[in-house]
Amino acid sequence: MIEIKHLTKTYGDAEDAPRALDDVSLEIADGDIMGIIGMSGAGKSTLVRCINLLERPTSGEIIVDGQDVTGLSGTSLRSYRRRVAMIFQSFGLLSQKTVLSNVCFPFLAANGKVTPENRERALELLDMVGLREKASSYPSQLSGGQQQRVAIARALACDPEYILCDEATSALDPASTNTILKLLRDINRKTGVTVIVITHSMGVVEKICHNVAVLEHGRVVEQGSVADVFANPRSNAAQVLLERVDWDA
Ligand SMILES: Nc1ncnc2c1ncn2[C@@H]1O[C@H](COP(=O)(O)OP(=O)(O)OP(=O)(O)O)[C@@H](O)[C@H]1O
Repeated sequence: MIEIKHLTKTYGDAEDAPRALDDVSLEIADGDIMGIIGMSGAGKSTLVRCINLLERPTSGEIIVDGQDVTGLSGTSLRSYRRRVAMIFQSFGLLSQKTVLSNVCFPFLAANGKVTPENRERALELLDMVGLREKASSYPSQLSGGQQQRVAIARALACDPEYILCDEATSALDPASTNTILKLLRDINRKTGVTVIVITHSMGVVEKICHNVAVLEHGRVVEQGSVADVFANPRSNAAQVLLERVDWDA
């Protein structure tokens, strides 16, 4: 379980620097698919970068399975990062490496080598995302949706407990978006991995998330089950994102 307590992040040291995150508190239960939604600049990417410690919070705590991870460094930081895989909008594949080498990359990064068992596991993961036959292809030979499926296979290589998806489907057409969302939902059901979906699309939240938190100007303005928030959006941000505002008013 991830408990985020009173998290604040300001960029820079100026006393009047705006807060990208302002007293954010959230709980993400094991096995959940949690959506974090907000408009541009709301603080979604900052939150994700704080969760995987690419950014250090200015104050507050991120407690993972009872342990405050905000001060981790060295080997404990590296092993924490292996528990938390990332999927990005831009896929982040290595263009000079084959699909199989990309999926094997986390093994190489962790152990300095890729064993035959690692290669077998990578092929199983490519099977899971329906791309085993593309193992010898290069990323440029794949569609965007296929590249994102490879990125998902790579993310799973370390058997993560959490997958953070930062606008993972924003660059994809509707059909590829659905394929990726279904894949993430199936992986969540099969493996129990917790999925955190950062998006500005209520459609994405509606399709796969169980719970959702709405961010606005760095603050959580609403959170709850997707069914409740969709049925009765209370915050202005949720109403705008759900297009329930009257533009002529
Ligand atoms: N490295 C940085 N240095 C200074 N300010 C930053 C930095 N990164 C983000 N910010 C600011 O923090 C605020 C939140 O940005 P963030 O990227 O987290 O929002 P977001 O919700 O992910 O937006 P988008 O959907 O457009 O990606 C914004 O005001 C942004 O300008």
